[in-house]
Amino acid sequence: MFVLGPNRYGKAETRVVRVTKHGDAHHIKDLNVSTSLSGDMTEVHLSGDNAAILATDTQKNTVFAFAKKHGIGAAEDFALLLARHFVDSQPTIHRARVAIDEYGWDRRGGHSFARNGRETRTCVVHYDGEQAWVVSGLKDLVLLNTTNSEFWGFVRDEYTTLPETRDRILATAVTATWRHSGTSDWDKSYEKARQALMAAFADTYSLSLQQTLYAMGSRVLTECPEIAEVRLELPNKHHFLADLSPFGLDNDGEVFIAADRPYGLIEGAVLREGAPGAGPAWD
Ligand SMILES: O=c1[nH]c(=O)c2[nH]c(=O)[nH]c2[nH]1
Repeated sequence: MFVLGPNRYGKAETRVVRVTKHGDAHHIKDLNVSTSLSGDMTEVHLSGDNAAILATDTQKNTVFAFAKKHGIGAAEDFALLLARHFVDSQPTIHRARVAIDEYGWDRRGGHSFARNGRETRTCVVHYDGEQAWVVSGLKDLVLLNTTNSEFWGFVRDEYTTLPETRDRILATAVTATWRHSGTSDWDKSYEKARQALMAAFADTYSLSLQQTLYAMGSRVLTECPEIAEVRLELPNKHHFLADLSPFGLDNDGEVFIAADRPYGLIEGAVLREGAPGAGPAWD
């Protein structure tokens, strides 16, 4: 005998671009929306009875229809709107997860835009018919310090070759997610958290990327009382000193090889003491 385990289904990566036109002044929102629903899906899997299914095609259509009907403000608000709609309108759907990546555009004129080179803003919303959980974040925020980074005092066993260093480049591409303890001004909260991450990276005299990670997470919690927990994934984008001695040249920390892979991957969470439980926020 077998039993059906946890399952969910939805439409991944619906790319929706919403243009709002106020005369000649146009505004643009560019999202990648993934919806995922779960509920009474036992018969669907066991007997092929599809009566409980809100088709993934319908989920995709809803994204476009809501973009027209309601407009798009903060990604978190659009995600909450969709999640509540799917659960509240369908008796067979009990839980919704809506994840959104947002790409930024810089204005070049009234109706002209250039895709900006900034990080991607992210959010994931869960709704179970009663409560909503909101996780916001960013990915591909590339940061680099040319000094104020050391790495020494680590274990040396028979396989260790890494020399200790008192001065190195520290570089990473930040993936950060943060869990809100309630509703918020999502745009304001995002800018504060983003600034906190960058400021802590720049200000921390680093003895390891792990220490920098904790400083970054702590700074977000200090600056943003509405945030309960921060999770960080920090690839250590190694920069190795190039050996220029074959050319009779010295290299006192001026020319580096930017290595691609492998890379160190430092991951960790920083939580506010006594923060409310995460529920399904991270699922
Ligand atoms: O900041 C670092 N943390 C590590 O754990 C580590 N390991 C390594 O090889 N280099 C580094 N750098």
